[in-house]
Amino acid sequence: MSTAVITVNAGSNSLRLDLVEVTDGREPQVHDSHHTGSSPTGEESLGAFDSFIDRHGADAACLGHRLVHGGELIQRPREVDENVPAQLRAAEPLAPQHVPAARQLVERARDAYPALRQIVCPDTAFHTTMPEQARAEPLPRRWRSQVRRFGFHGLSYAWALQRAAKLLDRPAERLNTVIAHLSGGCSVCAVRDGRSVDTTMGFTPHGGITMSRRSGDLDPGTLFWLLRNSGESLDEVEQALGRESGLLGLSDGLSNDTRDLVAAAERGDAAAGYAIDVFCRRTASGIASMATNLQTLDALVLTGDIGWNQPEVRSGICERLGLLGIPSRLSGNRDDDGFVGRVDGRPPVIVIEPREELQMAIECHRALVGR
Ligand SMILES: Nc1ncnc2c1ncn2[C@@H]1O[C@H](COP(=O)(O)OP(=O)(O)O)[C@@H](O)[C@H]1O
Ligand SMILES: CC(=O)OP(=O)(O)O
Ligand SMILES: [Mg+2]
Repeated sequence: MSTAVITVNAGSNSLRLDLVEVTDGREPQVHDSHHTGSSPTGEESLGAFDSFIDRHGADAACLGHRLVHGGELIQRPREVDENVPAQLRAAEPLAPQHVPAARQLVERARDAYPALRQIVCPDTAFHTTMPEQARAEPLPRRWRSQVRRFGFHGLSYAWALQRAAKLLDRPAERLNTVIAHLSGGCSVCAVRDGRSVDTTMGFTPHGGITMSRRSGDLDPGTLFWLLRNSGESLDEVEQALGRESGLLGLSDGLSNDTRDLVAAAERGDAAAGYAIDVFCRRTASGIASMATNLQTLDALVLTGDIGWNQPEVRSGICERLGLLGIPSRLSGNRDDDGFVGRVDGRPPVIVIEPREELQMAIECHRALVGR
């Protein structure tokens, strides 16, 4: 049984479109891809979206959308019906850089191609296995039912987990691992017996470890201080923490991309070196904190664009994790998923290429065939 899926990944800075074929018992195959380097609802991306569907819509069983935040209402892959747009609207305030774009694309496809089925695949679904204590924020009861930890990057984690299980030759259900997804957005997840039990990014995509443009966790007093004393409005503060912080802010505006920062640091640029250092330190701290959820660590798994293709950052992270037994001498980039650090008797370090589109297509296939 085989299903062709057009996958749509509306990121904060780009739109990725892929045509993926999923066949039972085989690796999913990508037949066509298009990646825009601009806003997913800008003119370029919308044009690319329409022409991709024009080209492939007739062959595809459905459109599969990555949904960064499903809120309380969408917690597993779900076929778009007349209720879904309103449910997406309800989730928008929880991820305003991501969900509005996904909703606009869902509505655009519904209006232009009413016969094409659509499925939204929430990133938050992977974390519905987190225990109540990991979901809780230490707040008064009146807020706790709404302000709780959801977790993100679930499509990436689900893919990386299956790949790591194959490489370790163990069933995923028996794996105890920490996975770091390091890309535009960054987070770390603790996986016990193949299930998410904790993660660093909780209520919204602003939280957790330092990201390419987002600050990640701050002392909450920082927000009050900024709002009272910075002279900037709430919207300006939100914009600065969401788009001008992280690697970009730490490098004084030089770049949000570790490839530029590593090159600049090698040329002696102090701000670039400093940004990379803070990033590695915060990521290592997130990994160590997630490891407290586990009794044993079968592997440290690194994924996302940075985890996959930035060896200097991988080394900067792993050299801080000696206490967990993580090897500090790592090999460079690989062409395929596999080991970059392996010392007998210690948890190996594995890199996995991020393939959210393949995971999305697999989830759509399962939803359509009723599994
Ligand atoms: N080493 C790297 N390789 C690729 N992208 C990187 C790297 N370091 C930082 N980035 C940033 O990550 C972003 C890609 O992450 P992604 O989450 O896919 O983007 P989006 O926010 O559009 O979803 C790019 O905008 C890029 O600037
Ligand atoms: C949730 C999140 O951070 O997503 P992205 O990495 O696509 O920005
Ligand atoms: Mg992304």
